[in-house]
Amino acid sequence: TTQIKQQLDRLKETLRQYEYHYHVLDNPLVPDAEYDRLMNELKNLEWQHPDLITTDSPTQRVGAKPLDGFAQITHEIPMLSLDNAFSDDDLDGFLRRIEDRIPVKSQQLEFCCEPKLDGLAVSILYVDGILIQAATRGDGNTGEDITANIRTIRNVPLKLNTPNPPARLEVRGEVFMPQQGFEQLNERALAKGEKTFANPRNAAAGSLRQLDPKITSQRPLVLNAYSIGVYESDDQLPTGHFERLQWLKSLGIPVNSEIKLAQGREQLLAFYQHIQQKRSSLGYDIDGTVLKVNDIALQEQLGFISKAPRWAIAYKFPAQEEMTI
Ligand SMILES: NC(=O)n1nc(-c2ccco2)nc1N
Repeated sequence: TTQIKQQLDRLKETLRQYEYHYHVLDNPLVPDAEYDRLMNELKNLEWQHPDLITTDSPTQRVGAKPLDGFAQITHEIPMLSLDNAFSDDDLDGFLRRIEDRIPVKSQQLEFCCEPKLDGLAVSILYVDGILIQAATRGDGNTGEDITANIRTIRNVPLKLNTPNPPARLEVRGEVFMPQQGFEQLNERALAKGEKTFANPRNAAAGSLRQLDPKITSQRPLVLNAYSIGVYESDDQLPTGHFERLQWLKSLGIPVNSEIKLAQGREQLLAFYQHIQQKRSSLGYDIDGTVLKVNDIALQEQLGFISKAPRWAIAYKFPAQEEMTI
């Protein structure tokens, strides 16, 4: 059966490359029909040789049976919330607090600037490059085991795109539902007399809390990674947060394309205004920006204020009048 194993490995690797180019690089290698054809070829071959099916196969996204409940998972590193800024003065206070603690003028400081995605924070653990477990943020220390549901999200890789993966890598990010998918979901729910969701964030949360992964699998969820938790490897990580996110992307982890490096107060404000102007055309909900000191060593020197990091601030937009549906 080494012949069959080689054929299976080739099919799985090809499908993984197609998924990486489509979902992470936003640059499909083949038309959807070709992807579907190859996926069916793999499904048929695995059907003939069920003993050769591996958990990291692209066919293994949707779990068989619904769960009775969610197990609890304790985060090895707490998942903390962010301190908020609502004005330029608040931002200046954030910059001043940084300058009070490290001998660097904020004008010289590099920041990793990110849109603040309005979804659900999750943690995904890869062991030797294989997706092993996933959890919600929960209260920051313990969350719910949503591994089966996370596996159904099409842009979440089941296997990292590298020949030598880290022993352990915990990816942290936001799972959200794009606006178009949210509207279509509510239309279908209305047509079927089912309950509708008030907003995409609630829809994402409800979809991740489904006990039946087959239902989650039909929901248009998207992951965007924004930080690394546990990391164990012979190789060192890059020393900058932005560079770490680009490294995650090279491993097949989706990272938001609006993320930029900026230096000093003016460039931070320019990023905030740039994203605010783009907000209505992004196609997914955001509620501000997240501005992080880029240098990891400086982040560690700055540490956290009780729950929130001293090295990051969520600069939020003014509340939008909520659409009443
Ligand atoms: N929600 C969101 O988009 N976040 N949240 C963080 C975060 C939370 C704690 C550290 O970083 N970063 C981004 N882009």
